[in-house]
Amino acid sequence: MAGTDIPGADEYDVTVTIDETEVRRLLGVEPADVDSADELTFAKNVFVPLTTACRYTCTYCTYFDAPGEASLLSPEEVRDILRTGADAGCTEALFTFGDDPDDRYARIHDQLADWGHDSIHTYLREVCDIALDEGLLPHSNPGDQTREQMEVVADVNASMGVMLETTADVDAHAGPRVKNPGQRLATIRTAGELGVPFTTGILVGIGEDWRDRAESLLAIREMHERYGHVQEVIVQNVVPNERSSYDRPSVETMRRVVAMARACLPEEVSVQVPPNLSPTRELLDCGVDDLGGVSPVTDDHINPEYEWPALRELEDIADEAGVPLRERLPVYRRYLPEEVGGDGDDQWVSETILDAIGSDGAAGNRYRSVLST
Ligand SMILES: O=c1nc2n(C[C@H](O)[C@H](O)[C@H](O)CO)c3cc(O)ccc3cc-2c(=O)[nH]1
Ligand SMILES: C[C@H]1O[C@@H](n2cnc3c(N)ncnc32)[C@H](O)[C@@H]1O
Ligand code: MET
Ligand code: SF4
Repeated sequence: MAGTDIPGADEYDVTVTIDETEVRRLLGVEPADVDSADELTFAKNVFVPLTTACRYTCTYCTYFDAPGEASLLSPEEVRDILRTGADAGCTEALFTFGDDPDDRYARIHDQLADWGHDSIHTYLREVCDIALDEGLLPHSNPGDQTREQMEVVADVNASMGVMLETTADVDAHAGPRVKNPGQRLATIRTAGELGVPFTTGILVGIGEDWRDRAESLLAIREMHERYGHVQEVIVQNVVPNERSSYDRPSVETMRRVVAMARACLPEEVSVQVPPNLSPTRELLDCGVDDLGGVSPVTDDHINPEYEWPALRELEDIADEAGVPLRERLPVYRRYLPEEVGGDGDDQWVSETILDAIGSDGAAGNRYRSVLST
């Protein structure tokens, strides 16, 4: 079957060839069919919600605010948050915020103009520089990006991300301004073309069916086969919040989807579940090997009702699974050269990021000590 079945694929000129035999194989995968990981990794991050303005209105999301309510964190506010994170030993500055926030929100546009910017991306570049200056490696997920937008920020990020969510046409993305699977795949493809180490994933329980899950994972795999840039795939279960009442997928469902992800993706691509949202302990034997970014200092601003577990709890989780817990950077080792402690061959990250990791002083020492464990 051709990828033209994916909504928006034609419009964004994305070709994904979904192999029917592979779909069927994945639909038959059981947790017992996959191996458990031999370690569990996580990153320590500080979450910087640059703005709650967003061009979309996903029905599962409690993050976005209406025009009029949303504003932009100032460079000073951003620096304060980052400093708290650096002081707490974080290595990652997570910039995740509404998709194209300057699109419909006059106030965001005005704030950007006041600070000398004509787009959110040039502002994002400025705050990524602040993060590097404060001793943190940026990982930005600004939602969908054009090639021009991503080019503005690629060299000041250690890695970037966007959730595919799903290749299906679901009601959760219905309405006048919606996420479009073709556009999201185009964003993932752009990252590959630009050589940006990338995080993506699927959101489970938003109206997609089993076949959609298999197709979504296969589409991600195809992008990775083409470019080699997918470092991890998040298998995230939807959670209810004050705005929406989506049912959490059952533990049994999550066990099967995680196993399906593991059986679909090549070994080097990590399978991540968020420990604040998922029934993590019950997923560990289904191939999970990463717990994502966990923050000792900030909330998960996207799902603020769900607190981050403490480091102690992550250790318990790993103990229970009988595997070591290892801290990692926001960029995986295989994308970093040996000279800074990675095990990669090709040049993936920019000189700016390499210089930060290789630098003298507290931040560089901290990055290299994380890399060497
Ligand atoms: O705290 C969160 N971190 C989220 N992260 C952060 C992620 O756990 C880490 O930043 C990466 O593992 C890199 O270390 C995302 C990153 C992406 O690139 C794409 C999606 C997400 C989703 C979340 C999320 O919902 N909450
Ligand atoms: C950053 C990511 O957070 C996820 N996201 C947004 N809202 C929810 C929710 N209610 N439950 C779980 N994940 C959610 C989306 O997958 C988005 O891409
Ligand atoms: N708005 C972006 C997206 O949905 C970033 C994460 S959600 C706050 O992809
Ligand atoms: S999930 Fe992201 S894109 Fe969707 S409404 Fe929330 S902030 Fe916007």
